[in-house]
Amino acid sequence: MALDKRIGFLGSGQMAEALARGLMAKGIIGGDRMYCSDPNPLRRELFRGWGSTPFESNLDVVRNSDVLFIAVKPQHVFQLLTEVRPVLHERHTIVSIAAGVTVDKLVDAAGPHARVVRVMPNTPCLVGETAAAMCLGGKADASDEQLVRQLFEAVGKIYTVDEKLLAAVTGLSGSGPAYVFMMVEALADGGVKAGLPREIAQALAAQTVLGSAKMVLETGKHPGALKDMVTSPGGTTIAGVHELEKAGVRAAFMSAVVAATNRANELSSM
Ligand SMILES: NC(=O)C1=CN([C@@H]2O[C@H](COP(=O)(O)OP(=O)(O)OC[C@H]3O[C@@H](n4cnc5c(N)ncnc54)[C@H](OP(=O)(O)O)[C@@H]3O)[C@@H](O)[C@H]2O)C=CC1
Ligand SMILES: O=C(O)[C@@H]1CCC=N1
Repeated sequence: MALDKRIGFLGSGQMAEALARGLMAKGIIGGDRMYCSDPNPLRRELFRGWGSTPFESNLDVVRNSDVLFIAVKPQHVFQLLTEVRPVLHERHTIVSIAAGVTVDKLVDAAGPHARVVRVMPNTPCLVGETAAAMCLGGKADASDEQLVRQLFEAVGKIYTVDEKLLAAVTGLSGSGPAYVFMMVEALADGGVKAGLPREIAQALAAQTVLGSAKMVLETGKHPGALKDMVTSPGGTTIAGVHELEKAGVRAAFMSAVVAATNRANELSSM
């Protein structure tokens, strides 16, 4: 169902594009109800191409919007919110997706009356399959939570968590698409090494990740049990699994999530 709100993107980079495209594809918002700003004219023109109105000034985006996505790099958030603070209004729901920027810092910059929701999404919102988590701050209430839930459920799944868990969410699902893309690329390379044409190898690798993820979600079974279903005694799979175990793949994935979580915590303390 289309949303009865105007959406503004402050910062129109990769994540703003993924969100905007995802929301438009689901019919939640038309380009004509979207506004954006970005110092890069190419980014503004991209948004204009969808019928939305780009502004050079962040203030104009705020004046024209009800929901404000703060989609600049973490180090630019404080300055941006301080700049737009004079034109913030109680109608605004401020949705910051910046990694590591705490609710306290957002409220400090936007003012004590600001309705702030901190969200950690990921790029698959582009295809309606984001994995996101949020927490509320400032004067945000259940209606803001409901609004943000409506937006993100249109493009995937969102959970409300304690703010202290958002760093781990960032390390797992915020950054996670990069790990999975690396895995798809590596699986495809393996297929090519084993003789498959690149196009078929990549399609098989991606479909295998998609199907396996769906099995985890739809059966509710433990991933270990699903792995065992694939692994015939003395068969092919256990030969491959043994190589992954020798290479320390599980530990590598765990370390990746923990390293990214630590980096998110570092960003919070900067
Ligand atoms: N990419 C991802 O997968 C995810 C990103 N995030 C978060 O989303 C935010 C954006 O990330 P991402 O889209 O990857 O980054 P990008 O660098 O692609 O986008 C940020 C955009 O904001 C522009 N910008 C810089 N300063 C301002 C300003 N004062 N006013 C308006 N626009 C400005 C930048 O322009 P310029 O480049 O010229 O500086 C750039 O185009 C980050 O805070 C990140 O932590 C969260 C989850 C996932
Ligand atoms: O790499 C980053 O910092 C951002 C946050 C999560 C995904 N991308």
